Parts: sequence; C-alpha cells; structure tokens
Amino acid sequence: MTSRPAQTPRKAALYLLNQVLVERRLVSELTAQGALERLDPADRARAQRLAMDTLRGLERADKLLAKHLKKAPPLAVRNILRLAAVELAQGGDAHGVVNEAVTLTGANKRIQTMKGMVNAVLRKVAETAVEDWAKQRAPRLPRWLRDPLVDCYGPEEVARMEQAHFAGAPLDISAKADAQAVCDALGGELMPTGSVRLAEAGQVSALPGFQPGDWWVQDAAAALPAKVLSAQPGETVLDMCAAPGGKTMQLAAAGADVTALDISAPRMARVQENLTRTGLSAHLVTGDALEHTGQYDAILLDAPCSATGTIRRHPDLPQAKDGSDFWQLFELQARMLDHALSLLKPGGRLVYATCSLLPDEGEVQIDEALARHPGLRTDPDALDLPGIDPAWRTEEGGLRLLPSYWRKQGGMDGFYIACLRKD
Ligand SMILES: C[S@@+](CC[C@H](N)C(=O)[O-])C[C@H]1O[C@@H](n2cnc3c(N)ncnc32)[C@H](O)[C@@H]1O
Repeated sequence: MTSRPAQTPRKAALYLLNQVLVERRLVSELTAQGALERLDPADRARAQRLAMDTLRGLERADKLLAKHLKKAPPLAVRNILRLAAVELAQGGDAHGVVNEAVTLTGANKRIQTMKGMVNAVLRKVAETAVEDWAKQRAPRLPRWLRDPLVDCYGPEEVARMEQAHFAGAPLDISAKADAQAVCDALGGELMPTGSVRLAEAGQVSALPGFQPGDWWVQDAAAALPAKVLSAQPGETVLDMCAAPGGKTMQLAAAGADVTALDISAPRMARVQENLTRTGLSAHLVTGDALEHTGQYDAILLDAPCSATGTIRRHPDLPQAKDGSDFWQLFELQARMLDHALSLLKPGGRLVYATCSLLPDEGEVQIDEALARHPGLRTDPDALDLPGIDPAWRTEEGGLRLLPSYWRKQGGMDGFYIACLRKD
C-alpha cells in the first residue's frame, strides 16, 4: 500500500489561499467540509493562521514581491510567493520558508519550471521583508466594498476600519453569570458593555471555565443585540436565526423561555452542543423562519447577512465575495422582518440585527419596515445600556457599530441593531 503524501501546514494554507482567491470559496466553508482534517490540531491552527495572515496582508505581500518580479507570474505561483513573503515579513526562518515554497512549486507540474525564479525572488525578499512590511499602509479593501463604504462613512473612517481589519480581533467572551469573576479567572479586561476581552487566548477549550460552561466566545458587538432585547425571566422569546447559538445562550441565561430556530441542521447541532456545555436550555426547531408560526413576547432576528462586519476575523470574505449576490440577502432580510412582526404579541418587541457594514442591511431595512408597517416604531430607550456611546446612535433610532470603534482596545465587529415595537 502506498502512503498518501504528508500534508504540511504550508501546503494546507496554500490550498486555502487558492480556494479563496481562485475558486472564491470561504475558509469557514472549506474547514467545515474537512479541508484541514488530515492535520493534527496544532498544524491545523497553524495552516489557518498562515492563510488568514496572508489574506489580511495580501496588498503588502504583493508590494514586497513587486520589487523583485520582472512580470506578474501565474496566480498559482503568485500565491506560493505571497504565502512565503508574509512568513518572511513575520520573521520566519528564511531557509525553511524558501525551501518549502520551492518544494510547493516543484510539486505542481504546470509551474514546476518556475522553481528557480521562486527561489531567487524569495531570497531577495527575505533580506528586507521585515522592514519593508512595517513601512506600508494597512491593506485596503477591494473596490467593490471600499467604494460604498467611503460613500457612507467617509475616507478617514474607512481607513480606520482597514487598520482594524489588518490588526485582527482579540478574543471576546460572554459570561453565563458573573462577568467580573470570569474576567478575574482569565486575566482579561472587562469591556464597558460587559464582555470580557483577552488579548492573547491560545487554545480556547483549555482556558479556565470553558469545560464547565461558565462562558462562551462572542464578540462584544455581537453580545449587544440580546442585551438590547433585555429578555425577562419567563418571557417567551423567539431567536429566529439562532445558530451557532451565542445569542440563544444569552437569552436562556436571562431566564427566558427561548425557542431557538435555524434552517441549518448542522449549525443547529452546534446550538445543542453549546447549550449542553453551558447547562442552559431552549426549545430547538430546525426549519425556515419564514414558515414558523406562534406568538412571542419578544423576538431576536439576527438575520443572515453579508457578514462584512466580521472582516477582522474573516479576511477571506472581501477576496471571496464581490457583493453581486447581496441583493438576495437584502430581500430575505425584509421578508424575515415582516414575518417576525407577524409573530409578535401586541405590545411585543423585536430586535433586528446584522453583522454588516452596509446600511442596506441595517438603517435602510428599518426605514423601509417603518414605512411598510403603520404603528411600528423604533425604541431608542432600549439602547440605554452601560457602555453604549451616544455617537453610535442613528437617526432612525438604531445603533451603528464599526470595527474602528474602541480603537485602542482592539475594535469590535461591525453591527447594526434596532429595537422595534408594535402597538
Ligand atoms: C448571523 S447567523 C446567526 C448567528 C446567531 N444568532 C448567533 O448569535 O450565534 C444567521 C443564521 O441564519 C440562518 N438562516 C438563514 N436563512 C434562514 C431561514 N430562512 N430560516 C432560518 N434560519 C435561517 C443561518 O443558518 C445562520 O445560522
């Protein structure tokens, strides 16, 4: 029997990079389908980090390489060079990095004649990579996303968002009960809105309190929609797009009678796992939110969206997507909002949220819903929470959060949140 060739973290990272940049796939989809399963956990983490660092620094890597390339090589070679250039800029061992880049080039028949060029270019890059890297600006978003964001927020704010994207994200945690106790146990920072922030986390499942279910990972901005809903003990609450369950856990921990709904069975399994670990409970329903029936005191609609607010952690997104199919999400969000309103008891409240930077998925959705539904209003008082900066409030009564906020403390996900009430 012949054994399969060994998979290395760099080879796996190159696979991810090619899939994102050539096939326009998302890393989360690839890993969910087992792209890294031949690696042990440490190598898997390394492969993912290498690919993500390269995607985050693509513009810088291309500048480092351009100095030494007479003409643009084919994309398959360029991606090998980019991956190696980023490692060299991070101070990686030049000998090992260059050798493996040459091996990866040689392993691909269509480009193996370029091994010599890869070797020569990377040796030159290695001489000044660390200094050259540090001199450059934070990489810009691609035009399809940058242009509309500049129109909305202006060039300075977008440049700050790009710095936040390049810096990546710290690890934020929501506590099941006592945030200060979790913060002390983990040596973190208690953020003004109540999340615990860790600058360096390492392996999450090995941290104190994870196995007993005292907390879960959740960006500080992502923790706000459930806080705005402010579920009360015994209230019936529908979490309409619940998986993987971060907000379901918040609602259940508040003592509400929670129904968690999601269309995806594999993602619903993650909600169950999360509830089991944290010892919380909810009624789980796998199905289409648009067909769900019932009447609830309160509803959380964390709608499917472009996820453009999460680029700090998902630098593949602006490269894999081009925005051309987002209109389908905008339409789905409007239909979900209308259906959610039909499931609210009189006097009930609905929190609408998206992890998006695009007003089409936030402010515009709420403006249009208010126009479609007489008697519907936003409830700005629901946003009176600890740590909410008045500058985050929007004209129509919602909250606009950007990755450039809390700049010195490590940023936050981009989000839009509004609380609606029906008379
Ligand atoms: C932004 S994510 C939800 C994140 C979740 N609220 C949390 O905090 O962990 C959006 C979810 O909507 C689900 N979804 C998409 N279309 C749906 C539909 N028609 N009905 C129900 N869920 C849907 C997706 O499977 C995805 O899990």
